[in-house]
Amino acid sequence: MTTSVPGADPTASAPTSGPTSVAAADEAHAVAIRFDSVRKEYAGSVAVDDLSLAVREGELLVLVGASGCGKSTTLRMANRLVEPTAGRIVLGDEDVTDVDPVALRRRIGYVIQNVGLFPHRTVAQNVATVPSLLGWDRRRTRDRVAELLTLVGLEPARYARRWPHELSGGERQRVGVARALATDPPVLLMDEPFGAVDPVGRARLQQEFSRLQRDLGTTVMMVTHDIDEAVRMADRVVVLSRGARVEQLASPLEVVARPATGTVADLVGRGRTARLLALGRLEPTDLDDAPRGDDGPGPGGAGPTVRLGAELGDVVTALTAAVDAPGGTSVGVLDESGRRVGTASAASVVRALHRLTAAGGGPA
Ligand SMILES: Nc1ncnc2c1ncn2[C@@H]1O[C@H](COP(=O)(O)OP(=O)(O)OP(=O)(O)O)[C@@H](O)[C@H]1O
Repeated sequence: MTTSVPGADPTASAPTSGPTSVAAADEAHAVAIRFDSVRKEYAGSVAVDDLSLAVREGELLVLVGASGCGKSTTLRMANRLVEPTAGRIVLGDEDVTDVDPVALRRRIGYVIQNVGLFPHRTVAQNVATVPSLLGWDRRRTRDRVAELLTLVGLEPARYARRWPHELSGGERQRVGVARALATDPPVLLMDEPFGAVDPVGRARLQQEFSRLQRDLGTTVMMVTHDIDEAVRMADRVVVLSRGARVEQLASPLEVVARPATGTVADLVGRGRTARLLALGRLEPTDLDDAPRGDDGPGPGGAGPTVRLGAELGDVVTALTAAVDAPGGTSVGVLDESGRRVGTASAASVVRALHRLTAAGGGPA
């Protein structure tokens, strides 16, 4: 049984529903990890109540929620750093409780805040941790280490022989990611991976990591308490409340545009419009008018232009630039082939925001 909640995803049990048959609900996507009615109690207190969740193969799924809501516990149950009190966690087609925990952790990468690099091992030795445990020969290990350091943006010749204390926080975090990817694990768990990095370095790491993840096709389950980080990086966001209760599981745009519950609305709350401008895109129905010759903004006309599908934030920037140009309350809009298809004004942006936030409207 699944109760219909605006913006809810069928791969999670909705807040008002009972346990959902997750396997049946996510037929369209291959599932990498599945939590089936999972519960974790600590000495009588419930950290995770009854979690059902399917992480799709190749996606970057971000768990976000208030402190203490059970995010880390959920993550740590996937690699058996924490054992569930009840329920099942299935990796591929194996129940994780049937897999030896040490073997399991070699199959699942794990990155935490402050990384936990071994201080008395060089960068190269840190990255080579699991390959060494697996008995890879020296040449294979050395080649892989060089490949991984390059992948995370650390030139091997400069970094391989350094010690962890000779690195910046961001560089250490990159080594942590390289170490976790060493054996190309199908699944990577990340707990506040960029939490200790300064805001500028953090934004760059987020961007680079998202690109890396897409290129490698690794399934990633990541925990953060930062909603901006969540919506910037995720393919899908899971908003959790106390007891790891799923408030909403949906695309970043969906979560920001149409919060399913009050808890999600509170989390998205301040700065929601800015987030919508970053995530929403200009569509034909937002435009002011149909094509009207070469007299208006656009090629052959005065003033800046934007493309259909542009980020709404970029439309606002173009409108701001147009203010002082002749007839400057709108900008020309071009399609993919550069043909002008109409104009956009501030009213277009407002229309787009209405479209995105209207119940049931807009792209998911
Ligand atoms: N080892 C433990 N023993 C007892 N209680 C624990 C233990 N680990 C976590 N808890 C409790 O379980 C609940 C969930 O903790 P968890 O660390 O999973 O939350 P979180 O959402 O990751 O929080 P944060 O964002 O602050 O890291 C909290 O109430 C916490 O106090």
